[in-house]
Amino acid sequence: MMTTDSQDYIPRNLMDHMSPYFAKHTHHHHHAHSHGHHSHRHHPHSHTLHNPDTTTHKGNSYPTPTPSSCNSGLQTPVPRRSSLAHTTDPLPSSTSSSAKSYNTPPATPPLSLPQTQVVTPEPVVSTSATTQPQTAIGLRREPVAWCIARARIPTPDGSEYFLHIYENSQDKKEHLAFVFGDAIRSRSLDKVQPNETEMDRIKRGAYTGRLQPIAAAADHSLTILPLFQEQEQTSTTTVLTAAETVTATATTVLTADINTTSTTTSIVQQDQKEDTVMSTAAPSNPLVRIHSECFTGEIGHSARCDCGEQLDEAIRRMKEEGAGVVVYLRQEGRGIGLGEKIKAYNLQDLGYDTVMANLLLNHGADERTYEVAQGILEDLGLDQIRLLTNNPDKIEQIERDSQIRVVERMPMMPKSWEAIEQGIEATEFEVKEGAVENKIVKGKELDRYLKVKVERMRHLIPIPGAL
Ligand SMILES: Nc1nc2c(ncn2[C@@H]2O[C@H](COP(=O)(O)OP(=O)(O)OP(=O)(O)O)[C@@H](O)[C@H]2O)c(=O)[nH]1
Repeated sequence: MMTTDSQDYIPRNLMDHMSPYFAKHTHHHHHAHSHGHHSHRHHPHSHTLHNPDTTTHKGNSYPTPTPSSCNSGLQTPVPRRSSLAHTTDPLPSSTSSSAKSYNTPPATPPLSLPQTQVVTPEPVVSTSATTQPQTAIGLRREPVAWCIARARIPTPDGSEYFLHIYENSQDKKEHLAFVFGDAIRSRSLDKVQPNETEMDRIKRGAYTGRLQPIAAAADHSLTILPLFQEQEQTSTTTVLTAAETVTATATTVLTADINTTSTTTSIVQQDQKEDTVMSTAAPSNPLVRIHSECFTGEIGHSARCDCGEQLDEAIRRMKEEGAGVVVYLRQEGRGIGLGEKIKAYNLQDLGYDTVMANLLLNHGADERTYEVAQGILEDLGLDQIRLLTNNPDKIEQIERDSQIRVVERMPMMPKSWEAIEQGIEATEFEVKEGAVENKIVKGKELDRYLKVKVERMRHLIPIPGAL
């Protein structure tokens, strides 16, 4: 333990307030879980503080934010802790088949089934030549993440993507996938659930092509709905044609062994240009961004970080390529949550860097995990990806215990740093679509944040010479 001799940096009255706060959190509840189910895999050093300049925060002996204390941990591994510790419920045993709420893969019961009849699909085993069975190298046997719904999202430039909503076996959050291009399909979504009607599938988004308005909807007529709720338990595998659809669906129950992509085209109208055969082969080496939620950077116009800019840029590039996936993980604040990140910002205003602020709040520097992201990528049939990231830790974690391989890392250079490198003012930098109020995020606080990520979190971008 090292105490600093320059505590006067912080006003005395502030310290009086802060010390008990830090002391109170010395035995933060997350500690209790940190050696739990998953932490041994990802965070062997959870409690080890390697940086000699950092110290614990009992009483008044916490470090003073001097430039040296912020920078001396260059290339020093920083502690991380699993965000799974946030989960209050114990994880289900992998062999458990008890149908319990969010832990049960696709729990989207068909409309007229009794509530107790929850669907528990088997793990998806791909027949695609590009994907080996998951059991081949001792991987998980149960899906970690499954898509419960998907819908088309048109964007202002006329392009569109399909937003996929995922449930998972690890937490209760709705993680997302923005899927660009028609060729990337969710296996769990496409899988036919027992006794579901075509309307059930349409509501889930388990169709190909684009939906078209139907007459009953235009009339504001509700008559269509009872038709879909009424079901007959037949076992015929009726192939619907467009003309028959509306009347036929009332008594049609899709069975689990039909080829979904060829049968559910009734109300669904394929794009004219794709009239013939719809390719379902995933593009090779698609562009992928695994992005963690950042309310302040994405919604709040914050210039403390480049998160919003990174999300916009990832989306822009996928539109450009016509294919790709943004996996959007609800791991706000590198897994510590928005409330804690906001507290960290106050500490950062005192001079602590983004790593130190987390540690002072008794969190790991980065508490995120990527098993859900792995599950989503597996569900989308993507195992060879080009990953948009500067973060080597993300690459290591996404490949760990998985068939997923990052065949290429696509760097994400902050635009304000690109401007600096080009010797131009940030205001002159060519702003591509998506930038908040047509401005790129810039400023001293951003520079400092990005430098810390390079110096203490191993991020792989060059710091401009001018900084
Ligand atoms: N605790 C904390 N979290 C922050 C801060 N600034 C941004 N974040 C969070 O950091 C995360 C950024 O995640 P990503 O966009 O996936 O980026 P990354 O891991 O830095 O790596 P890249 O792939 O290179 O962008 C989000 O969850 C943000 O909410 C901060 O100062 N403190």
